[in-house]
Amino acid sequence: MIELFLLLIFTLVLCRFLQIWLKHRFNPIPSYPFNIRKDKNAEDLAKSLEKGELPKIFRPEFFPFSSVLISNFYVITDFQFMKDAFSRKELSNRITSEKSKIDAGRNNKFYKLDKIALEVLGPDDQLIKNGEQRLVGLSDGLYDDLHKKFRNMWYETSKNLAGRNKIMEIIQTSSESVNKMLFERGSGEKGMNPKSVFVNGTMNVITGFAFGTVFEPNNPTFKMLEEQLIIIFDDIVPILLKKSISGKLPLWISQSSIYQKIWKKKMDEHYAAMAKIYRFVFENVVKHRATLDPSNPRDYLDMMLIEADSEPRIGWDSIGGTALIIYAAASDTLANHLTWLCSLLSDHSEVQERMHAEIVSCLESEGEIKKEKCPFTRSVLLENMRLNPVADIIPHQASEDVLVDGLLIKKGSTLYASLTAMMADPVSFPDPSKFIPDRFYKNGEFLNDMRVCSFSIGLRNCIGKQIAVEEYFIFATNIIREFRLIRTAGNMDIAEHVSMRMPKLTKVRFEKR
Ligand code: HEM
Repeated sequence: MIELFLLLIFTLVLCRFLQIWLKHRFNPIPSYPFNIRKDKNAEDLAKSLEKGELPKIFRPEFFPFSSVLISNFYVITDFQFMKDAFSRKELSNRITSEKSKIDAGRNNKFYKLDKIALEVLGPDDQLIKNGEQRLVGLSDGLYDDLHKKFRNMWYETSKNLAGRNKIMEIIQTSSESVNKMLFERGSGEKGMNPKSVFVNGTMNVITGFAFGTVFEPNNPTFKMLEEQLIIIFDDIVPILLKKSISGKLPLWISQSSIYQKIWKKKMDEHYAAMAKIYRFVFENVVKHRATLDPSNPRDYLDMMLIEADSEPRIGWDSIGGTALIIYAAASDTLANHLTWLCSLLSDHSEVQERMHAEIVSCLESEGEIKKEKCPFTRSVLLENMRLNPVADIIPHQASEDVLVDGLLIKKGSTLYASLTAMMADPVSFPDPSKFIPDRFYKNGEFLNDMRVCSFSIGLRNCIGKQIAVEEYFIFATNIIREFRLIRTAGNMDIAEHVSMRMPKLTKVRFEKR
């Protein structure tokens, strides 16, 4: 009897394996190796592109048989495919499921984020009354009416601040402080890695936009934020992985103490950093409420607080999570682009001189640095973004079955687009591994190319794109105008990292002109 029972179990397990294998074997979307480490990933993709053998969409083999185990995770490497896919609302969701929400709720409680909210905001605050919403915010959740509200509030804030010329003022002030720090810390013989200065500058811009404050570089609160963000960034991949896996496992596994213990170390670090950032955000909520004028919102936080008064789906964790993601998205990305730019230009003094001549001539004729008068400089900046991409797409999740380019993407699938592959494609960009400063400069004009898609594309693209483009131009032109960049250490090698493509070691001397 027992033998029969065991035979039955064995047959069932075998049938299940056979079923998975057949599904894998005859899946119309091929599997293909994909290294999670950014340095190796860039190298491998470049080789495959050169040989013309990289599939435009595939199931990644992160490790042997990973595409069998994680069967509905896809990597897109083709620009047109990504454009078609991400113009669909069904493919513009962040990873979200009831199970991942339950896990988020557990973490909020376990790491006492709910207590911090209550302690700082008090029981009568509307955000506390609206309660915990779990994975609802600017960069979380479905592409639905609420997400559109978050995006519209962003555009309204930009319009308001732009109307008062405030954004440019914030960026200019931060740029001046960046140049001051580069001179103080990086004009000596040894030079410096300018990344931390750029993180400081980019964080300042976003603090101005979201909270209406521009900090002095050595402000202790500002330093605390910077330190916590570094921790958040270093842990981002395991955290996203946990979110994704917990959303798929049965609750009795994902909520078990053994499963939680596996992630504990990373979670402890991450949530300790989150708790400090949330406290800063809630203290700002209290300050903002004290002087809030609903007819005249001053910044993004004001906008969200006004909306939350009539929108019960915006709770304390929606505001905390949104602030956190804005900081994370706005600081390291652009800081890395600027670091790559300084590293690249320090190997090309002739390009620096051409940019400098264009900038100075514009200043003499126009009294200020205008984008339309600096076509060569813009070409170099775009070429740096193409050659040295820093981020890929934050994974998107399918909320329905969708056909893209004849391929069925099933409900629940996860899509990740490799911007690194798209911007190294020799069909779009001949000689892709070469730095060609004139690539986007023809007959004295700057020619934009949407295939340089660092900010992604479609309904869920980078909402900070306009701010980032302005910041990138203003920070870069002010640096080139004031300094000669000389390499003192390192090269253009990529660091071992799993979420960001950043320079391994680079030191540049910022010599005052
Ligand atoms: C050069 C700098 C930047 C790069 C390369 C970059 C890139 C990206 C990418 C690739 C995404 C994912 C889009 C997708 O999933 O389809 C994204 C999302 C996002 N970015 Fe940026 N970004 C930059 C700067 C900024 C800045 C300065 C801000 C804020 C001022 C910002 C705010 C955001 C936010 C809030 C999201 C999430 C949007 C959503 O889920 O709807 N980013 N960014």
